[in-house]
Amino acid sequence: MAAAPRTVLISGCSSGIGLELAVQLARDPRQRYKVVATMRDLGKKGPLEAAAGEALGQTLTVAQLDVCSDESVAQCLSSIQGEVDVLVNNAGVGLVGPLEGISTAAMQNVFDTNFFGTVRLVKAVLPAMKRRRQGHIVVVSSVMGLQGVVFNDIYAASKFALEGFFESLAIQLLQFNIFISLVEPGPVITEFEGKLLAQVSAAEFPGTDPETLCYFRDLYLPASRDLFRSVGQSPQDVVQAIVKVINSSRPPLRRQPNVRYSPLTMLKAVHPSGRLYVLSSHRLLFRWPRLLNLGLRCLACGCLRSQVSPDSPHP
Ligand SMILES: NC(=O)C1=CN([C@@H]2O[C@H](COP(=O)(O)OP(=O)(O)OC[C@H]3O[C@@H](n4cnc5c(N)ncnc54)[C@H](OP(=O)(O)O)[C@@H]3O)[C@@H](O)[C@H]2O)C=CC1
Ligand SMILES: CC1=C(/C=C/C(C)=C/C=C/C(C)=C/C=O)C(C)(C)CCC1
Repeated sequence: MAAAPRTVLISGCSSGIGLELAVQLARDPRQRYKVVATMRDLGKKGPLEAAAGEALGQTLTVAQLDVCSDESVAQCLSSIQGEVDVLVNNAGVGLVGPLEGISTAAMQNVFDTNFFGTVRLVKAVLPAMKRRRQGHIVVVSSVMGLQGVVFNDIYAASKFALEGFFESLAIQLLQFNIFISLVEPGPVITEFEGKLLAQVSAAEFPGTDPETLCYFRDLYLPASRDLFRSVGQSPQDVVQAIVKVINSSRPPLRRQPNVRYSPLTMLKAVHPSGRLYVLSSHRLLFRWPRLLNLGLRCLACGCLRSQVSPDSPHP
């Protein structure tokens, strides 16, 4: 007899990875999932519903959920029939630019969404998962949860915070048969990059000195654009990795879906002092832009691909 479908709650399904994941799970030919696809603004549900097609109302329901609001989280969870088996914390926002020109309110918004939004949702589902001694919490983290990237100080800090939080929680939760999986994508071609560029073009970064502004606009932004073009993944690629994690009998604590990006994360992994990664990032961006360009082309063609697979199982 086929197992009962698992209820999967996903945050941030109005676009990108969340939308793609909700649709793929809901359209599973074996109907293994009941998807609760959530978003903070239901006015944006059109693309999700169109992509879901016949799954809408069958294996997929759409619900309002703002991860920054206790009331919204409580209301959403109370509207769900049955229990959440798998929680996917996907909702997130980016922030890029010179630190001196970014307001504290903008920084707090990133932490409220990426970190406290996730913590809020986890706190709300945890009691039922513990009672049932069953559950899986998946988190869309980032390569920036593993290593800092110039001019992404606050965003990277929010993802590092998630990594520390969930690595700590994973130990306790094993005792309750609840698994944690941090999925760490590199650049993904979604609305994420466009939203960042829109933020940047509207921002003046007051209080930032001209030299720093020039590094940001003339060195970082073109390098970042080239990186998205050379090793950017489709949301479908990331979703494939998430689905694999969800279906694993021993879910991994960490999974990096982008092997073409892994030479960059290896720079930190092979030299725990951090010196190799910081120095080479600095040299590539500030001193050897031509080498950076060549390196990105090599990453794109796969000739620098690391043979090390970060896809190892839980302890
Ligand atoms: N794209 C990339 O290069 C990478 C992205 N990531 C991570 O992937 C995740 C998904 O991003 P991606 O699909 O790329 O980008 P999108 O911008 O397409 O999707 C982000 C989603 O998060 C939602 N969201 C933002 N704030 C809230 C909130 N307060 N409550 C509920 N939902 C919210 C957005 O909703 P709304 O439409 O209302 O704003 C949107 O649905 C994020 O956590 C991001 O950090 C990780 C690595 C790389
Ligand atoms: C590492 C690195 C760079 C940029 C990396 C970027 C821009 C990564 C973006 C990752 C994203 C978008 C993650 C989202 O969560 C530079 C500046 C090219 C210099 C060389 C080293």
